[in-house]
Amino acid sequence: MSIVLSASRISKTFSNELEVIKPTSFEIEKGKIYVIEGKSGSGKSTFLSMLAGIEEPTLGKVFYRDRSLYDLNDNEQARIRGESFGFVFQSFHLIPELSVKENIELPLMFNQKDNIFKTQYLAERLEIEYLLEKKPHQLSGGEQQRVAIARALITLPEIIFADEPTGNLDYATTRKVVDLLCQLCSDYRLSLVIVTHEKNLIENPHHLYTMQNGELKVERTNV
Ligand SMILES: Nc1ncnc2c1ncn2[C@@H]1O[C@H](COP(=O)(O)OP(=O)(O)OP(=O)(O)O)[C@@H](O)[C@H]1O
Repeated sequence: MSIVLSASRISKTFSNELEVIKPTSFEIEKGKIYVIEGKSGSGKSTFLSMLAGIEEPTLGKVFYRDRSLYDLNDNEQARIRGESFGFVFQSFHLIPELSVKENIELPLMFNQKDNIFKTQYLAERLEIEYLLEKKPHQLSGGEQQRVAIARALITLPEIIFADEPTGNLDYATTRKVVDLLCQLCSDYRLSLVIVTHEKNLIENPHHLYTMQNGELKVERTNV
């Protein structure tokens, strides 16, 4: 079993002193898909952000390949986030002034790895090759999210973190985006962690959890 990232009893308390995430341990294995379902405000985004090197836990540690993520200096943390993690958000976060191609290739500016995807290949896999010269505002929501997925994958990261990636999409588009994302992760043995309020977003993830009031519960394991 190859563990890429592990969290050891991480918890989060904001300044209002409410413990938003109770102490939780978690492991991400290479090539596996993790879904965390939960209602709005249950703590999903906070938990994902702690795993992804964005939000430091109040207590506990996150290890990326045996390196304690938040004990590294800012440059080292940024390098891991830039090269080994990919991010997909509900609201796409594309830069309006840049073309689709430039948006997809943006993470390469901060990347020193050689082993990366070719833009053209990802664009074909995600069925957006005819959009490369367009600007984000000329695209539908589903197209924009497929661009955001290409951008998340371009550095060939080890883990994709997705926060409500289909929250703005209709049912048919959601299915298409999720299926493409899962297929790419499976083909390249990337790990995928998705948080969502949608039940059954992915039919058969390897691990399904629910988040309730900051407590993570195992719902189903299928490995
Ligand atoms: N920076 C912050 N300061 C104080 N409280 C916060 C902060 N960020 C989040 N919270 C609180 O933590 C709780 C969990 O928020 P979080 O965004 O993680 O939930 P969520 O399950 O992702 O919700 P949603 O699905 O609506 O995004 C909420 O009660 C929220 O108000």
